[in-house]
Amino acid sequence: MLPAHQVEALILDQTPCLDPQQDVELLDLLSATGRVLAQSISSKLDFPHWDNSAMDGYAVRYTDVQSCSTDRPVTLEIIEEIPAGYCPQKTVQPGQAARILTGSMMPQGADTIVIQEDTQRQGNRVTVLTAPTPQAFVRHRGEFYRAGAPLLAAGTRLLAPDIAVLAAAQWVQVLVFRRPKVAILSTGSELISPDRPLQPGQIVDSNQYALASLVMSAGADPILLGIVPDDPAAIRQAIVQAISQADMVLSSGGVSVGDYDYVDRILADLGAEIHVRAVAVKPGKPLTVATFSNPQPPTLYFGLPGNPVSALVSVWRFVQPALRKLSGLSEGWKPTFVRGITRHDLRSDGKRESYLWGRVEPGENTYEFSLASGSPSSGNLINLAQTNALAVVPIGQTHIPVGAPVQLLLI
Ligand SMILES: Nc1nc2c(c(=O)[nH]1)N[C@H]1C(S)=C(S)[C@@H](COP(=O)(O)OP(=O)(O)OC[C@H]3O[C@@H](n4cnc5c(N)ncnc54)[C@H](O)[C@@H]3O)O[C@H]1N2
Ligand code: MOO
Ligand SMILES: [Mg+2]
Repeated sequence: MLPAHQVEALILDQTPCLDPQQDVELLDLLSATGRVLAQSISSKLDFPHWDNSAMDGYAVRYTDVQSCSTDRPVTLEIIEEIPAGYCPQKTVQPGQAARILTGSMMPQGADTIVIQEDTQRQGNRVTVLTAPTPQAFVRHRGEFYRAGAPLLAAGTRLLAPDIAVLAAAQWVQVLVFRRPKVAILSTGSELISPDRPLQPGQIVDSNQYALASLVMSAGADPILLGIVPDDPAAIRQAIVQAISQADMVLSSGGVSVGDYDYVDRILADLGAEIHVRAVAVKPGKPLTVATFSNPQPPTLYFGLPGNPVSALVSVWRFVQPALRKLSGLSEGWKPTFVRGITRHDLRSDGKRESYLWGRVEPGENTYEFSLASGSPSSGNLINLAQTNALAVVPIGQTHIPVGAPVQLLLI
């Protein structure tokens, strides 16, 4: 049994990245939301594109108003009104000002904005009552970004702010990585799909749904290969089909030591290199990680434990980082651990790193973790609902008392 951190490193080491030349597609900007950029982006535009006003007020020459005050106000002639979208036609001369609105272009001659709260207006004249600082409230051309500089790097996931940046830079289509394809199969002769009547001894195949849902939330495309009975020939056929279609394969069940746990043997028969068979974590001890090096790049195979909670914990801890790397992200692959405190006693046998599921909420000073109520069994999917974090009890530790610090895996 390997420790979790070693398995995490080994998996990331074995995970290929989608090819930035071949595994790409050109998408309209909105369709690119959530996708990973496959090209680096820059703009021919400066940001701001021209000097403009950050406030509603008057564009003035600083030297005209630098020593004014309520006792010594300065009155200027308003020569033009500059609303947004209008290109100023006149130059502000000494003794003059232009009425200007937020975001509008600065007129020639002016270098400073006086906000309207510091003025009094009478017809086409404005009296300035408070001296501004030099260049106050002027947003200068190129202050935010200079044309030609890098704007967004390849390997970035495009979220709303990035889409806004691309739109502003007039990129209406962008090259993104295609979604990774992840084949999912459930092994187990006891399994039926949720729409079938349940007979004694049968179990609903919830893993297929859980895994597909996680794969989709990670921005990948699940390929649902359904239920495969505990029959070596059927499992072999399903695995062959899976590796021919997908970048990554997730199977659940059949990876422990039982008489019908065939997955490892079949992987070995098919020529896969098996890197991991078990991890010192609870739940999720039986975990098979293998690679098929033909075709190239290698297809990563995860044989997840069948127990529903174990399968999900394995995905959160080990599969999601690999999916992030595979998808073309240039960084941020690793799971997110934060420190918090626990609102409940956390217990473990100390033999494996334990992941206890529950909910984390922001407290006054730190994250606060509460255990899910109900039986904490790896076969109990029911109290996993609404889980958003796993509390970690390290190997060798059997108890983390209420109020004590704890490491939390955010999921
Ligand atoms: N003698 C030992 N027995 C077991 C060990 C061990 O070390 N020695 N490890 C246990 C641990 S830990 C786990 S976890 C499980 C993992 O078993 P498998 O991966 O072989 O999974 P199965 O035996 O096929 O099924 C286990 C359990 O999960 C249910 N299951 C399976 N697939 C699904 C699915 N798609 N949806 C919902 N539920 C599923 C299945 O019905 C079983 O109840 O092994 C322990 N045993
Ligand atoms: O490791 Mo198993 O996943 O404890 O139930
Ligand atoms: Mg088994």
